[in-house]
Amino acid sequence: MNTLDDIIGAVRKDLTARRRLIPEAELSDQVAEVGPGLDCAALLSGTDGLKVIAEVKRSSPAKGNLADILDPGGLAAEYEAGGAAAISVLTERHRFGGCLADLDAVGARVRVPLLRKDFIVDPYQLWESRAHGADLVLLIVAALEQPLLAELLALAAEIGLTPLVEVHDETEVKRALDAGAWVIGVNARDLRTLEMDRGTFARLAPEIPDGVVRIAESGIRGPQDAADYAAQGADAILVGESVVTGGDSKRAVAALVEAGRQRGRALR
Ligand SMILES: O=P(O)(O)OC[C@@H](O)[C@@H](O)c1c[nH]c2ccccc12
Repeated sequence: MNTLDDIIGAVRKDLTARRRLIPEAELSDQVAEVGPGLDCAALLSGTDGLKVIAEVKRSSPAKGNLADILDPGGLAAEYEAGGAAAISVLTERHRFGGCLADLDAVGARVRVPLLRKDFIVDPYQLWESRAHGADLVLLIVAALEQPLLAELLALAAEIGLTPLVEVHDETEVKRALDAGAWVIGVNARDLRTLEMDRGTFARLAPEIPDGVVRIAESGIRGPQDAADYAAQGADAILVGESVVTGGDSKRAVAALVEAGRQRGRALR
């Protein structure tokens, strides 16, 4: 069994337990009360400079423990002060050390859009995401059969969530587009093998039509990588490890934003 299957098995178990505590109907009532989230595609477009999505990430299967993060809301506020266009919150528990309470804590502190980063395999998780204040949700193509991908994408849009559809190869790009994706994340890390290939974005970007928001994900070490992705046509980058481990998270985010801005200027 590969890492992705392994993670999803655990996610499904947790999901069964949560569904028993809070039925889906209750969540959909809450969603009706909170209303739709922010419309994120325009906010993440890179036409006025590369956007940075900074992630609250405690650990990962690839790297183990990264940071303790006792105050996720405080960390997110630093990201926002550094110029992050959105905050990603990993809510998966077993491998990433996150939880939905982190999403609540972050939502209480920032105004920028929130991405719920998890392994979404069931409509229940979409209702839950919006009820906890998410504006965006991650849909991982490798984790979903095509009909379910299309169903989740449509439901997300219906309840006011922007789906960020994650791909890792050409076939997955095609599947994302067929399902109707308008925001696509290219993950440099293969979630099955955990191997990193920083050439993935440059290879897949030409397959993603103009008008679709292109996000480069994973393995961004600092300003040079940000500038490179901006030059390759990324609208936004999604960064975890290098902004949680450096000590000064606000500064780390600001340096990425600045690098993306300069590269954008050089191209014009
Ligand atoms: O910590 P990094 O290498 O900067 O990566 C962040 C983010 O891209 C990564 O956390 C990620 C991308 N896709 C995912 C899917 C599930 C869990 C995590 C991820």
